[in-house]
Amino acid sequence: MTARRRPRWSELRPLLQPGAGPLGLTDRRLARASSVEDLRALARRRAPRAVFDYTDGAAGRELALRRSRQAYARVEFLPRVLQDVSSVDLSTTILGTPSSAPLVFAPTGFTRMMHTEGEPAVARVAARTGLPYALSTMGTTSIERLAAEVPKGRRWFQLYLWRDRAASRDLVERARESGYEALVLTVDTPVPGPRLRDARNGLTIPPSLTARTVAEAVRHPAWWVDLLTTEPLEFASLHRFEGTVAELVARMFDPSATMDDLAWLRSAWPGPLIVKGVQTVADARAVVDGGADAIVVSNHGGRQLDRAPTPLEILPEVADAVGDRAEVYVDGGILSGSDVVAAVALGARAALVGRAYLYGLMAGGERGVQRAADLLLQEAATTLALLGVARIEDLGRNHVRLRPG
Ligand SMILES: Cc1cc2nc3c(=O)[nH]c(=O)nc-3n(C[C@H](O)[C@H](O)[C@H](O)COP(=O)(O)O)c2cc1C
Ligand SMILES: CCCCC(=O)C(=O)O
Repeated sequence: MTARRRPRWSELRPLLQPGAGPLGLTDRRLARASSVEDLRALARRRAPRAVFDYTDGAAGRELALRRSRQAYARVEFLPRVLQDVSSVDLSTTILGTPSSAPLVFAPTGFTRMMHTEGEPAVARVAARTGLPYALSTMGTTSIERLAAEVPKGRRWFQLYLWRDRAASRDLVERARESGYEALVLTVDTPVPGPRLRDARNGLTIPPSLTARTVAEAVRHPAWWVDLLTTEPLEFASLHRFEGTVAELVARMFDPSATMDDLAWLRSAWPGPLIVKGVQTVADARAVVDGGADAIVVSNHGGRQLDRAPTPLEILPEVADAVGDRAEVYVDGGILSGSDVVAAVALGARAALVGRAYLYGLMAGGERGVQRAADLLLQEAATTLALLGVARIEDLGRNHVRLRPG
């Protein structure tokens, strides 16, 4: 006779979570979401304020984030008619490898704080959908575990340079051993950006038990049940940490990094190297000279330097300057498939999205991420058809014009 196994808390999660599981409420809500903004509204209801604000928020007065979004509103499409768009093809190549669309899931820190399904859920959706996914140094699933849980698909690893270079070297080595395809070096975070919402909310990693968080628990039971029935947060790279995000960055990240570190990384990493956080033409040239195979024109979703350049606005110049030597990607403020099409028309080989999939994750775990991906891809396909372009590879600057700012 086999001993009766006691159920693990995590197995009870579907029963305890209002919305998920038997009632299928989450599924119905997700299906009714007709845009990423709808997913954001669901996320706001489900997640405690500090977690939602960490995700949704940006630095300072959030001017850079607002401008990054508004830039997409300035893009006007110039459709051609009678072009046979009976079938529309979003497929392209990214780093020379086929991708189902010009879209990448950006690296995001502490993803299991948004929903305990976390990084593996996002990576599974990316693999199923045929898109690359970048695990962050600040991810809450280890390099090895993600590779084991989601062996299929394109996995990239995003590196922050630690003060402790030996530890950074170790991360690079682990990513290589676990079969990660590309390394993404993020260069826009020498010091913590001033995230005012986090300071006001008293956000700590992991969230600590205070009068305020207990009050939030009562108002957001699904999120707390989720958190309490899962394993403790694990870090892609850190073993233990408790404190604010700003403290973590100040303590661990190396503000003295230079182009020499890029040269070091270029020699240490044999695969494709992507530099993320490039914000001027001069830097685009410098990092491509330094060996980058691709760059992400990015202001970190407005989360670092407020008043940073607006990625979509500098994209055409950067693509003109280095596009023949490196792939140029863009991110920041992309919330729809139509935004993705605008980015490609203005010179991006691919667009990265962060919050768009995190809103889905917060709203409903893996199914929410899938809903976000489906929405983005459907919207991109519809936009392309209405533009009279059957293949995204044929999209160009002749299909857009910019309204005055
Ligand atoms: C919650 C959150 C966490 C992030 N963490 C990281 C990170 O660990 N490493 C990194 O390079 N970028 C990080 N980013 C920036 C994203 O990779 C990406 O540049 C940004 O989200 C793009 O803007 P969008 O959210 O408007 O799509 C983070 C963004 C968010 C929203
Ligand atoms: C700043 C380091 C934490 C993760 C991150 O990059 C972000 O919150 O934007």
